[in-house]
Amino acid sequence: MTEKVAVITGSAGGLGKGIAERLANDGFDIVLHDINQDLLNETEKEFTDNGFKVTSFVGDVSKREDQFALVKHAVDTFGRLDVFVNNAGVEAVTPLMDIDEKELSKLFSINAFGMLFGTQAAAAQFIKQGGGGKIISASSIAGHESYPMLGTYSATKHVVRSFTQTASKELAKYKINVNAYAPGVAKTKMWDRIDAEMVKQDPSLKPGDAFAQYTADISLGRYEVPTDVANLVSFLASPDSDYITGQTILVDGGMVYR
Ligand SMILES: NC(=O)c1ccc[n+]([C@@H]2O[C@H](COP(=O)([O-])OP(=O)(O)OC[C@H]3O[C@@H](n4cnc5c(N)ncnc54)[C@H](O)[C@@H]3O)[C@@H](O)[C@H]2O)c1
Ligand SMILES: CC(=O)[C@H](C)O
Repeated sequence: MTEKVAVITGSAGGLGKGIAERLANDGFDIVLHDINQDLLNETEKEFTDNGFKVTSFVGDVSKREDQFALVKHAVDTFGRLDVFVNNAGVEAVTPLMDIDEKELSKLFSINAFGMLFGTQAAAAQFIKQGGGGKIISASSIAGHESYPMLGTYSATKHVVRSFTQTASKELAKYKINVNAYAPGVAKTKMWDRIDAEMVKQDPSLKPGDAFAQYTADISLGRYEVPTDVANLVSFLASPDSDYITGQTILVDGGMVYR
């Protein structure tokens, strides 16, 4: 097989790192990317020590020029691009009545604009190469159903689902598949922060309670781990998903039923 190249944004830690590990094991050359340079350096070293073909790039997904520079770095390093994963995202925990311009601007810039800019940068390269490609983005259960205290975050994850549909329709003629993954509740730094913030906002909660409440009714009886998400992304990055486009696929152990 000719070597294939995958870019994963926000892959210094959390779900992005799990996705990058899985795609590396699937045989992809990997472009790690994050805004956190120190963590990115550590993760790149780990990948190199594991014998993976890897490079890394520091950038901010909310900056359009950074996303195009990221794709250029991938192509300059490995010669081509096959898969682009819009994984980076941030959260906010705020009662609806307290949501302000600063929060809206930050979350929409990173989660929504960032996903669009990554999609544009990847699609431009795929069109230039002429052989199609796969764009895969992080939505959430919150992109199918909105949650209290997570209003801005949920709105941005609905945007991911919307742009996924539009992009899939516009880019199909170039053989570009555009899909999204919608995880449930995974124990990453993001949920550590959500739990801490929910505890701050509700004095009746103690640390761990919000996470416990959110995970209590998962049908499959456990919280999510990065490999659960990576298994789906691996499939969406593979030829087995060539006839799937425009979908935002739930991978939540049975939380939201659509
Ligand atoms: N953890 C969950 O339960 C869960 C559930 C559903 C969806 N998601 C989504 O999955 C994705 C990954 O979540 P996670 O839990 O691994 O989060 P995380 O906070 O653990 O990791 C996110 C990574 O993205 C990086 N990042 C943040 N802002 C960035 C920016 N502007 N540019 C580049 N990199 C940036 C961070 O430095 C970090 O390394 C996010 O889009 C999140 O919304 C997570
Ligand atoms: C963080 C996230 O997307 C869900 C709500 O767990």
